[in-house]
Amino acid sequence: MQGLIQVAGIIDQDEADMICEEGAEWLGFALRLPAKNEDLSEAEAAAIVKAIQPRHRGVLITYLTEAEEIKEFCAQLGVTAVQLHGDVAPTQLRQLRHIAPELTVLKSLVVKADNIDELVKIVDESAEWVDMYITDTFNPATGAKGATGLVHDWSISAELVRVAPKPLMLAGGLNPDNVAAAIAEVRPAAVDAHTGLEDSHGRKDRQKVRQFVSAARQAFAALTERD
Ligand SMILES: O=C(O)c1ccccc1N[C@@H]1O[C@H](COP(=O)(O)O)[C@@H](O)[C@H]1O
Repeated sequence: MQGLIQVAGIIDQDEADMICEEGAEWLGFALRLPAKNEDLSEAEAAAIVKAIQPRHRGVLITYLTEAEEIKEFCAQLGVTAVQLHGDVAPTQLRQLRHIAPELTVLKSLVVKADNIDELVKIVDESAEWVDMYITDTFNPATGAKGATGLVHDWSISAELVRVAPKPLMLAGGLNPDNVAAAIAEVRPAAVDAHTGLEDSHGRKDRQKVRQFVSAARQAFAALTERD
């Protein structure tokens, strides 16, 4: 999973095709969210996932917290990876691994100003049943935990990369202009962006996706050269 690029918040087939053409590997579909209008229907997401070619992968981004429901929804959509943004209990993560061992599970770590100890505890309690972590930014003004367009203190994500026994995807306010610096500082296995790749109409902009993928690829390559 080293050097992986995800683009989240897929809206329709054209956008999915464009993102694959520009070289991002994983496409994130945000569904069953508590307080956000969804970008597309579940049936539309399933149809796009079905058309994704094997080099790429559809990922469900959701706030669901119950293992059975997560498994069923992933099967309905046809995805083999899920990004869990809710407060999922370790018992549910264990149960999910038990009932859906084929599913790649990403657990979000929502970074606030002063919660590194809490995040390390979540890692300690969940690592056995998680394949990858994703750090994202909390917005104290709205309470939002994802797609905030805000960066967080990258030194916190860098510390989580050091302590977590599983790979980490960095997200939160990434865009073509800051992704290289973010990769150099945090040394994540993967990066993910949503709002930083949008145009003024809320659709992903091809040039921004292209520049983001290019900058991220170069920064990941530089990490390998330095090692
Ligand atoms: O993508 C969404 O719509 C979404 C909704 C709810 C929770 C998480 C969501 N996406 C994740 O948020 C990160 C960061 O977004 P941004 O780049 O700061 O806009 C995004 O990468 C998704 O993984």
